[in-house]
Amino acid sequence: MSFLALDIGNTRLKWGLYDAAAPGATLLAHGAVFLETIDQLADSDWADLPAPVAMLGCVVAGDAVRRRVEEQLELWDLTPQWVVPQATGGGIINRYEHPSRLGSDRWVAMVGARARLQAATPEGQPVPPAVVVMVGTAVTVDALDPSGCFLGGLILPGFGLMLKALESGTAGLRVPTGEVQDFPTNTSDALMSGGASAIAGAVERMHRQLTLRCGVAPRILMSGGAAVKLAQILHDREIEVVDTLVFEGLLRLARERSLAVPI
Ligand SMILES: Nc1ncnc2c1ncn2[C@@H]1O[C@H](COP(=O)(O)OP(=O)(O)O)[C@@H](O)[C@H]1O
Ligand SMILES: CC(C)(COP(=O)(O)O)[C@@H](O)C(=O)NCCC(=O)O
Ligand SMILES: [K+]
Repeated sequence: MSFLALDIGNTRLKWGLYDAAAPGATLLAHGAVFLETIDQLADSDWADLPAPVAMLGCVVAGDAVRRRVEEQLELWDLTPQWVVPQATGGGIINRYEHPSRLGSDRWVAMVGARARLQAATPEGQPVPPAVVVMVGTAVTVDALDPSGCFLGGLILPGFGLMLKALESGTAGLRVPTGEVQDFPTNTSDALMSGGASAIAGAVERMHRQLTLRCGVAPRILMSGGAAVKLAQILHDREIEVVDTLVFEGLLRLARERSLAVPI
């Protein structure tokens, strides 16, 4: 009797099968597939899974992709449910001008971050502010204050998109993938380090802004396929890389919706 959490980004679909639809549930199985192969999920990765009785997902890859995934979900007897960001919910107050236009993955990651920080804060102590960073196809850098209010956030291109833009707009930047270096001495390393510095700069700047706003230094929680590339250059600040941040948000929201799963 299990619960399926789905996070569909613009590059990959991430799935996690849990033994219950509530925070603290045990991850039984998980995987990630590129969007090109989602039509095979029911015949491949999902074919031999114990059948989930409920699912909740976030999708930012468009309606066509969502429908293709719903076809794969017909493998099981469940109703697909998808998160739409609200003005309040999941322990978050959403200050976006149009709350539902916030990317559902950003919203869910913040719900997960807030749940994690609340769980780690002793009774009666203030929950710390947080910068929530998602490093996927795009990069998002979102600010949560100590009351759980999402103040706003940044969107910038991810590594792949930055490199693609530079490659397509120049004659001399078509080079193999490089490494992040402090003082790059070849084109490949210069490109990779430039991208990493752009993202790290956005994180550091948001960290500074939020410290000024709240008067206390925020925690930095980071997730997404390319988070590891960044963690290495942000080492002087305390970064927590949490691979399951979106799944944790989905578990919290699933409990709120009472997607009851017998254990
Ligand atoms: N197997 C891989 N090989 C190379 N890069 C990867 C791989 N998996 C993830 N990445 C990096 O992570 C990004 C995708 O991360 P992900 O969090 O799945 O993004 P999204 O949520 O936008 O689909 C890619 O753009 C790439 O930079
Ligand atoms: C910013 C995003 C493109 C990130 O997508 P991802 O990198 O996870 O594929 C996505 O969250 C999105 O489409 N957001 C909607 C616009 C907004 O959040 O303002
Ligand atoms: K994502």
